[in-house]
Amino acid sequence: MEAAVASTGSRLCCSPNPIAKQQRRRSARVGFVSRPQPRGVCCKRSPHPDARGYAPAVAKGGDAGSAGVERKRLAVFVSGGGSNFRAIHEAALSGVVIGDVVALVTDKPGDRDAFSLQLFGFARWGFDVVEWIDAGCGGAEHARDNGIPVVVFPKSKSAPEGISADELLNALRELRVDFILLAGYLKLIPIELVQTYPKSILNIHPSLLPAFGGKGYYGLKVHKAVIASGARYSGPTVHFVDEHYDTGRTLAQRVVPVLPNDTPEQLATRVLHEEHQVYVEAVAALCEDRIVWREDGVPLIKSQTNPNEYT
Ligand SMILES: Nc1nc2c(c(=O)[nH]1)N[C@@H](CN(C=O)c1ccc(C(=O)N[C@@H](CCC(=O)O)C(=O)O)cc1)CN2
Ligand SMILES: NCC(=O)N[C@@H]1O[C@H](COP(=O)([O-])[O-])[C@@H](O)[C@H]1O
Repeated sequence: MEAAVASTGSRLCCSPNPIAKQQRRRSARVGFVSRPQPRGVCCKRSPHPDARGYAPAVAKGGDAGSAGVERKRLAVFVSGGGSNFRAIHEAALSGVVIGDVVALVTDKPGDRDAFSLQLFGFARWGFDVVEWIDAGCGGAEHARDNGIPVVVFPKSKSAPEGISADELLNALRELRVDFILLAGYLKLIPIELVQTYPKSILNIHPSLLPAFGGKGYYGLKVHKAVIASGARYSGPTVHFVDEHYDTGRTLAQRVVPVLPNDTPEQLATRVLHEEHQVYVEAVAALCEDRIVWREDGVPLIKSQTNPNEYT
């Protein structure tokens, strides 16, 4: 669908690419054993009695959001504390985001030393669920506490239970994931995933890209570089993901001041506060199909209230 935006005269088209989605749906019939849990997926027995194997309780608004928009299925990728993941999950549960988080993907399922494997009488009762009680990455912990499947990707020495890129693609197809949201995930997303989910993978980065982005720029390293540069402003960037670190199209940004005596931790806290808001706004727009692509390839967010207003 295309529409002209009077102010710029550019032509716009909507995303995501429906053809790719159709392809994904066709391939969704590709078999994927969901019982017993696929390798690399570990679920805590959900505290929610009505929670199914992988679909957490649907937020209010039932199967379709109040606006009649089909609820989108989201996979969030995390490596650390997971505060952006929690902000997105809470927005989905409250109805701000017309979507459901159906998987948490992490390269850091937990510090294996902190793991205490709890076998609840499996030999006697034949249960096949293993409960991991761990002090793992904050995102994985929140996911387990909320009955969201945790998928470990990629496989590594510290996460031998991890799965391959192909297995991850199968898991995402089986879970009928529409969008992938990177939220403090520190590994390069492989090109197979980028190509399977065109215009459907977002990332949040804690600087005003293209400044202070790319390999080596993550976490406090970003804020240290910003302060050392003498920049007077910083802020988060939400962007679409391509095959390289932080070079995808910018979708949204927020600006915060860099104060003369800022420590990296103080700047990180100021930026993170804005991240939680701008990422939720961007994900809400993505789930409501309010992302439009300008003729020059720049994605814009159509206002929820004024269809002629874009940011
Ligand atoms: N294909 C893509 N994958 C990822 C992107 C992306 O834009 N395209 N964004 C990153 C997130 N990110 C910045 O926003 C980022 C994360 C990590 C690194 C980095 O240098 N990582 C180190 C490894 C760190 C670790 O394992 O602890 C490295 O690769 O050497 C840079 C930017 C997520 N993936
Ligand atoms: N380059 C990637 C990067 O540095 N991402 C950053 O990691 C933090 C994760 O926090 P969270 O786990 O609390 O959401 C966030 O500040 C995010 O922008």
